Amino acid sequence: MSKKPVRVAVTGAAGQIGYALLFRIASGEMLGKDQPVILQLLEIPDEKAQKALKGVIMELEDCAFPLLAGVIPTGDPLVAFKDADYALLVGARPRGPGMERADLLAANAQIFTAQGKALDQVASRKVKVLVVGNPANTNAYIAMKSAPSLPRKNFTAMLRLDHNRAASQIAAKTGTAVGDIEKLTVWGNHSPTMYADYRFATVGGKSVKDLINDQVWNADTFLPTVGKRGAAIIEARGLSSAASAANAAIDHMRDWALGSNGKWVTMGIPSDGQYGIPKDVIFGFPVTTENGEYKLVEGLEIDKFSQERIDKTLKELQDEQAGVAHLL
Ligand SMILES: NC(=O)C1=CN([C@@H]2O[C@H](COP(=O)(O)OP(=O)(O)OC[C@H]3O[C@@H](n4cnc5c(N)ncnc54)[C@H](O)[C@@H]3O)[C@@H](O)[C@H]2O)C=CC1
Ligand SMILES: O=C([O-])CC(=O)C(=O)O
Repeated sequence: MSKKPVRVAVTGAAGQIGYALLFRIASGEMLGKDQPVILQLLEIPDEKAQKALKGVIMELEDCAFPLLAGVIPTGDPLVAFKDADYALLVGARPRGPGMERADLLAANAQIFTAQGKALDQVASRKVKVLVVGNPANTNAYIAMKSAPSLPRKNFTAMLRLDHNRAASQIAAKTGTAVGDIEKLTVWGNHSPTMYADYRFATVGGKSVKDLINDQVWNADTFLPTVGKRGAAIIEARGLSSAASAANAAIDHMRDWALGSNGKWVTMGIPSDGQYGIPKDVIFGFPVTTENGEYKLVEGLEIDKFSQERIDKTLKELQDEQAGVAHLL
């Protein structure tokens, strides 16, 4: 017997990430090839955005996806999040050349307060929320704080693009296949302060750190390349990453929903105090996922270099939190 459809809310559905994301969700790449979905698509209640959304829906219809059990376009968060099982909060203003993601804080904080409240009111109590819109960690924090009746653990931010970028750089450096890299993680904020950490990583069972054996490359090439990749893409494309961001969102949600089979993945999750990160800070951590739950990988040794990096990205997150405290 076929499964009951689940409700997937996507905000910013007519934007560039939305365009790279919806078709993959509807084809079953996110929740499985046997899981029907109802897409609940939020765009700003503006004529141009709603018209663009209609166009995207026409294309969804023209794909004749067997798993697409319904599409609900709306300009109202209370409609978009009604009984939502999954919510991908993509809609926000993206940055342009010369801006840092933190510059978007004020512009986007109000969106995530309103959407957190709407999720609180109408979403499934089990809703899995992924915040993609930047600054993603702090926006997830705002949404979580605005939704006090939902479990904190339901709110996550996207660090998976950073994780995937790091894996790709390591595969190129070591001449190995990206799919063979395991136990990689990215600590902290989705910003240039993030700390992509390959000290525990393996490829084909061998230590990545030993294979690379070059701390200067780590500090001076690898970390800046991964940390500034988003800016490099804006510089090259004139627009921020969209297909790779949508791909990372699919990876994040798929692993959360269907399990990572023991593999480490990186998710931005609310801290419970592990690794000295204060409670509630939405921080990139290594996790494994199983049965719809994520579990933090605990007990990893943090050396001096790593601690300095973690302190730096934590400080940035705490400064961002202080900047939005008056809104919460
Ligand atoms: N966490 C990550 O790794 C990444 C995050 N991003 C972020 O994702 C966000 C979206 O990027 P793009 O799709 O490229 O931008 P875009 O500008 O192409 O699309 C954003 C869409 O959101 C809509 N929107 C704005 N406010 C909204 C609201 N309150 N409710 C519903 N929809 C709303 C806009 O009308 C627009 O259609 C940006 O904040 C960007 O910085 C982008 C890449 C990676
Ligand atoms: O850099 C940006 O503004 C978009 C983004 O978050 C990324 O590509 O990592």
